[in-house]
Amino acid sequence: MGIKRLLCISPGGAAAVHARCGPLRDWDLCIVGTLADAARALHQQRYLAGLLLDNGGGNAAALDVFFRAHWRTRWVGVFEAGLMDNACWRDLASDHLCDFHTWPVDPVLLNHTLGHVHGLADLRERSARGASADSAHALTGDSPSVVRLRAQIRRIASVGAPVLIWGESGSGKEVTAREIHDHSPMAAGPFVAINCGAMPASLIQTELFGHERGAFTGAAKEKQGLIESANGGTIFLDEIADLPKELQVNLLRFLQEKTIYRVGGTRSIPVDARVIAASHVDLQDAVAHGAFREDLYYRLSVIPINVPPLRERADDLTTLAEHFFSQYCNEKSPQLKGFSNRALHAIRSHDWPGNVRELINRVRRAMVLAEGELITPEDLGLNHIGLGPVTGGLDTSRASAERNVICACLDRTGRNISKTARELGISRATLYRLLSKHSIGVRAAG
Ligand SMILES: Nc1ncnc2c1ncn2[C@@H]1O[C@H](COP(=O)(O)OP(=O)(O)OP(=O)(O)O)[C@@H](O)[C@H]1O
Repeated sequence: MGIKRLLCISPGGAAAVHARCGPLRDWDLCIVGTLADAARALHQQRYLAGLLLDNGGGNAAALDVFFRAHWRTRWVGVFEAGLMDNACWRDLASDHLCDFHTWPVDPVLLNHTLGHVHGLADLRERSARGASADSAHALTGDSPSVVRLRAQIRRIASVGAPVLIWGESGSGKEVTAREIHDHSPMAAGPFVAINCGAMPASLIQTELFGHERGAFTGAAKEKQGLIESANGGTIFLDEIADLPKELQVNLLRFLQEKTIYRVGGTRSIPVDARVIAASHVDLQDAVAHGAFREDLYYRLSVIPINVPPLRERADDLTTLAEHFFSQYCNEKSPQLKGFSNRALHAIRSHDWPGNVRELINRVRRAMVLAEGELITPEDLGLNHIGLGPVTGGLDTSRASAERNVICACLDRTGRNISKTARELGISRATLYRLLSKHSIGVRAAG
């Protein structure tokens, strides 16, 4: 295992770390005494995990600001036991920490927690970045169904048989096909994706199979078709149910004989390409209704794969949202740091009928629209979510609406008290009273 770097914020310096936490031998430690030094260290070096040792003199508001700015690092805290009786510190811990211990700390348990947090952070980061240069196309996620899907992909990648991928629109069928290609012996060859539904019927035959010179008026030159251009690689036929029936027979011939005929041609051209087809409609239904050839269906579905809809991968939502946040970070304003807890809650509560594509669109839109430091449910267009059924009468609903409006405004203003009070049209004193009433933690000065 490589070096595990740990940033340790200890107001008592290195001596306090060694005296109170025991040996942290597994770690390449950087010990700093103040949040300003910690920020400098994080500016120079990426730390997956951080440890905050609070000796009772910490400022929750300053820590809140610091953690918001450095949310990519996963934090563990050690506090005085009584601190969690205070709502501000409870909010701070639940908003920003992966785990916390109380003094006196058990060094074995602390090492165990740090190892766990670092390991998970490493996994998340690798998964979020796709762990490779082609992360933009990688199948991100670690929910049980995606782990299963990935294992299935690895198993079938080495077999040359046709694959039929079924899944709702935007769920990741093309990403799955690419992963199969990338792990197959044909990985060095081309991956040619064709959307059968997007091509005009009049063009689809020449696009797929090419044509010889003089095949029809205007065919001044011979043209290689897309299937031919996939020679040595993989051909991905998306929305296969939309392939006109008269062309289904040509595709069947290609699958059986591994050769094609260009339009207007008489010579058979050998093409060595793996075929992966995908559909969001049930092809067996299409067969039953006579819209799809049964023999072609059986040829294509030698290995069937199912890509689960996003709503069945709840565990992936946060990972995917953060993955797309990183992927499109050049489109955001510099002050935007990530997602508010309310936004993550809204993401987890939405049904995602448009699947991953909808998530990408909402995250990108939010990154452009967000005015504060954190993305809000409003930025995502998911502000209707989380209100839930009215359960506690008018007073409870009013209080909950009041809390939601204040939280949204705090997110927008980067938790700045003066700005928030101004936007809400109330005095700072009233805002402080409401913050305390709703147990909302923020920095004290603004
Ligand atoms: N697990 C995933 N990790 C990262 N990105 C993903 C994942 N699943 C889907 N995407 C992204 O979501 C978008 C839609 O995915 P994809 O095109 O593979 O869906 P599809 O099921 O083929 O959609 P359609 O049925 O509309 O053709 C793409 O931008 C893709 O990169």
